Amino acid sequence: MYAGGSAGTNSTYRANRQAFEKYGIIPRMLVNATTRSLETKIFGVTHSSPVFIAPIGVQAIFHPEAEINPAKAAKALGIPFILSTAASRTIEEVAEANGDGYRWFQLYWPRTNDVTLSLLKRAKDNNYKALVVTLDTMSLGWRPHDLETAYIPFAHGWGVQVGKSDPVFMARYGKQPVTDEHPDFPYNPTGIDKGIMDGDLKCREDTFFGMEWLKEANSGLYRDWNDLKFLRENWEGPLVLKGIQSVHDAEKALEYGVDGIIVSNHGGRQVDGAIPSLLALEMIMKSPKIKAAQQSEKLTILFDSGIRTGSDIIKALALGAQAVLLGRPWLYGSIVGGQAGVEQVLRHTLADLDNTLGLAGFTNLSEIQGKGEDVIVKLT
Ligand SMILES: Cc1cc2nc3c(=O)[nH]c(=O)nc-3n(C[C@H](O)[C@H](O)[C@H](O)COP(=O)(O)O)c2cc1C
Repeated sequence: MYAGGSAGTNSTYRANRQAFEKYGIIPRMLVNATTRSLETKIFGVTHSSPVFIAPIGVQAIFHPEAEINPAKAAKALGIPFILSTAASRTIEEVAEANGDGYRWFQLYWPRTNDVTLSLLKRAKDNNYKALVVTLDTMSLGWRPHDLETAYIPFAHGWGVQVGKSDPVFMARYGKQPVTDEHPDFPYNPTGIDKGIMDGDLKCREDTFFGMEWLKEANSGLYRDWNDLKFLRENWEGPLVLKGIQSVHDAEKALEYGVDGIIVSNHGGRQVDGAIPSLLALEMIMKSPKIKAAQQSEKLTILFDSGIRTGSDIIKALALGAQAVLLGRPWLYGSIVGGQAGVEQVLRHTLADLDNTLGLAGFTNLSEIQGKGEDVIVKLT
């Protein structure tokens, strides 16, 4: 439920999928597509495909090996991996599992600058090459599935391991236990959870129930564009904003000097009724400023929310994305089959992409990326 559920009536989740069905690929015949390449260059690094592993937190609730599964699978298949701040393993453990694989770190921006700086340092020291700042999750979305079951994994002590293992955090709050066996832990089926179920807004906004250490370990504050300067000044590598859904914000991102954006609505888990992510991509790519910035390599554009098949990837690329993040599909692979399950989902996705690309008469991604109506058409 926690993985599959989205905000509200799942309307945005469904819209994400339906948006792909509103486009059709136009296949070309008598093209020799025997030799094909899925190679993709992002921030100067060439990858064997345009697929990244999306950051997904709290994986210990799904599989005992948690984030280790996708980290190892990513390394085995040469796929870039993005680690969430809401992970249930530490930055260091996951880096070790990912070895000399290629990885990024996704930041849920802590409340204080010293903890933030410490996370950035740990990410850099452990070879996470880019920083992805997720902007759409300053509190959790209104998710009826989780409200009905009164389920917030963080309130059980899961998904706060990156924060809790931080030396600056530890110096301030002391070592905190990994599970909900803490004597002060607020989890109580008839108390706090009832507050959540009753829609107690104070309780939801203050997700961590007044426990300062828990808030610091993993909790967002509303920020503004000027706050980004702090990250820009303190992170040398590429800075990428995740959760962009409007032309306005994409152009602002450019103005504030970020290197990339991920057009995403968090798989429909945050704003119920938000527009499908593919439509957001289409709107953003109509901006001449964004298009020019992409062409001059000033701004890199990635996409997620709803990617399930090879043809979905072709459509997102044709609309202007340079790479995509795969989310729930690999998580389901991990739940069912651990590392092997993640690998199988990734292999199938790439094989489907490669096969569909060839059958549609293309040999490499430069023939489709940003090519719009040469490749796809909107169905009426
Ligand atoms: C269970 C779950 C946990 C997630 N956790 C995070 C997270 O910690 N950080 C983040 O930036 N995005 C998180 N996401 C969003 C994904 O990165 C991605 O945007 C989303 O899964 C895309 O939608 P799709 O999986 O339906 O294609 C999470 C998504 C799911 C399903």
